[in-house]
Amino acid sequence: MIELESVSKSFQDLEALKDVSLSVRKGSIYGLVGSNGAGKTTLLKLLAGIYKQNSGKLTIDDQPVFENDWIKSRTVFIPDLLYYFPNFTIQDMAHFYAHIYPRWDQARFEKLGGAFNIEAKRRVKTLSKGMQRQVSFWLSLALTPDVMILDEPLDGLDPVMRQKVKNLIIQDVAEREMTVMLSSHNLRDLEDICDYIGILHQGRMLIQKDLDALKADVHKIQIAFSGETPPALLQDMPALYREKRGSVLILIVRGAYEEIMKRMQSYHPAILDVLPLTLEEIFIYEMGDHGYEIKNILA
Ligand SMILES: Nc1ncnc2c1ncn2[C@@H]1O[C@H](COP(=O)(O)OP(=O)(O)OP(=O)(O)O)[C@@H](O)[C@H]1O
Repeated sequence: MIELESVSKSFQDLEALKDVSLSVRKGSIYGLVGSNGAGKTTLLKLLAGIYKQNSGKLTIDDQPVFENDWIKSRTVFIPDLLYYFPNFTIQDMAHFYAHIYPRWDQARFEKLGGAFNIEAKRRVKTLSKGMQRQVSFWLSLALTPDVMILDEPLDGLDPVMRQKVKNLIIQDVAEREMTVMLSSHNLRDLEDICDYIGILHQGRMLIQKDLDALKADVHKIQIAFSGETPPALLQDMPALYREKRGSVLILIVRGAYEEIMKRMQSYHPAILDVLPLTLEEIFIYEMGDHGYEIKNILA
């Protein structure tokens, strides 16, 4: 379990993180989204024990993170800029990690080789950017971490490999209850793997949501009547967003599906459709509700 309570971090007079609180349940995936300079890397480096917060509390499994060897032995951080030793082959890196990490699993490393399809005797620095990122996952997953902290993890991977890496992460989350915190600029990348999403903006957490609850809770409704739209409907159904396209009224509303359908049908519409919302749409409406334009924040 990852917990942050009112965490702030400054660099000289620049406040990179301001009063951020969040918690990530064991065995779940938290996606951190935000524009350049929002504070994502700073937050991830705090979690990796690279930086120390100026104030607030930051724990993994109830233990303070900074300079904690026990947490370090169970945590993997893949930064956005990868570092490998000059001239080291993948095999050399594997030997290096096997000596440092008590949880290195050689059999797992060899098995994972099949998923990545890169020869272990190749020198890492001679591999392409995307291949080097694949190697970072190959080595990291062989460490059988309890916690994975990933900064822009899918950057540089081709679409097939993106999916493969997502699947490998999900498998470890499901089978071993690994906890993952990752960052991205792209909500769509996170949509199919995250349990929670948090949006950071200028060092502050603007909004965080449990995705299952969110998806179950927000609906897009298309409704049309043979005559006028009953005025009572609009009062009855407070909408996050409302638009009229010809005779069709589009409403984004919060609430349980059955309840919404029941209330809508009581007005006897000629057409009634409930459409699925993408994560991006949900956040556009949610953030609009908070007075923010998402395109200004995730641009
Ligand atoms: N070591 C540092 N020294 C001084 N300022 C820093 C340092 N690291 C980060 N910052 C500043 O803190 C702020 C947040 O940076 P951070 O790297 O956390 O953002 P980010 O959300 O990861 O951005 P990006 O999407 O561009 O990677 C920025 O203004 C950045 O310049």
